[in-house]
Amino acid sequence: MRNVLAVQENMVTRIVDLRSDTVTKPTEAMRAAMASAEVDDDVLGYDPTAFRLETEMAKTMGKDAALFVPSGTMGNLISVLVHCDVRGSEVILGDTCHINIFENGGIATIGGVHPRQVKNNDDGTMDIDLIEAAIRDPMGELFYPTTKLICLENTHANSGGRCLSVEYTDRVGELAKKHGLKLHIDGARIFNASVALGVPVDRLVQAADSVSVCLSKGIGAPVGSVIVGSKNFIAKARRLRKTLGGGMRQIGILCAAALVALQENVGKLESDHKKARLLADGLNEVKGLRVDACSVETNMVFIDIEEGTKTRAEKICKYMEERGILVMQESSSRMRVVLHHQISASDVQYALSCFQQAVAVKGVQKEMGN
Ligand SMILES: Cc1ncc(COP(=O)(O)O)c(C=O)c1O
Ligand SMILES: C[C@@H](O)[C@H](N)C(=O)O
Repeated sequence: MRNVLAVQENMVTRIVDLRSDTVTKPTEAMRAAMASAEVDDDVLGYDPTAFRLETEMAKTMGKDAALFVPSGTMGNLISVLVHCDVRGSEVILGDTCHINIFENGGIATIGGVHPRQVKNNDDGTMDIDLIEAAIRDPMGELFYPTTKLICLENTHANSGGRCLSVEYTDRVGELAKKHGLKLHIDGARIFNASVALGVPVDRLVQAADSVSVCLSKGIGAPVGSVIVGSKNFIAKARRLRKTLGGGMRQIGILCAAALVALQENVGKLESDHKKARLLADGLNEVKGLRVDACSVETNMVFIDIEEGTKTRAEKICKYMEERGILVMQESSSRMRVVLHHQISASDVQYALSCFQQAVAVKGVQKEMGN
């Protein structure tokens, strides 16, 4: 994992951090709001600023209640564990979704919940018929875990930030209801999906029983997520948050920044998407690199090194890092960049020129047809 300190050691003054949209720094307005936030003990009662954020988020997402949690990982864990409240429950989820890949298997190790993986398509969806086929037959209860929950992820990070349509989400919701199941959406970047699709966020998640929304991603808050759902769901979630050590005291300091972020940054997401498309189009002009431009729907760009190009992702990432540009390496032949509100159009042009140089370095070009 590249870090800013390593870049600074190279005496690079300009840092363009494209590793993730989690890297944004709080703005001056966020810092001012943090410094002056009205706070109280959120475990013994309600922190007033946390209450304001939770009230605003419940309304925005079209749900009855909301709860601030320290991270998206905890938001997903709590949501799954509230729905799957009996050990040996099973959740149907995508094989490349974040809950399945990047959350340490917490639903199983902590909650005793069995993950039932269904193949994610390139667009982040799971075939509806495969979801239905994965639902356990209650008649087989002697052998099978009990299916309780279906999880979707919108946007889908490992598909490159692809958006799940409202029509698809509604169909999965209908399927869940038909089988007496609940639907959770990992909505770490749900605002990106809403903006890209032009669908109001409350409509996009209407079919879901719960949603985990990251404030710390494209929205640009320094910390935190919010889970939304019914009053009964959130009451159970609040208790589980405490069990997991997520009940924090004067969290208004963090929630104040999130309130500013919601005001300042939702409107900037379309610009993040435009910068991603600009970068993707520019990268496709670089001999040796390839981007599936159709898959760039929001703020993420996966960059593949073309067959025959004599370099590897770690070499390109190192070359970029030496010039102050931080890129996430996904594999020996794949890199990821994520745009956010603290990346400017000139940063995009600078990154493009450095990618061009990285691959144009002598001997790196394809052996044939240089
Ligand atoms: C799709 C998705 N869900 C959940 C998370 C987890 O969020 P956090 O890093 O705040 O735990 C992430 C990562 O940032 C993510 O990309
Ligand atoms: C790396 C992953 O956990 C994080 N959610 C990101 O997209 O940056």
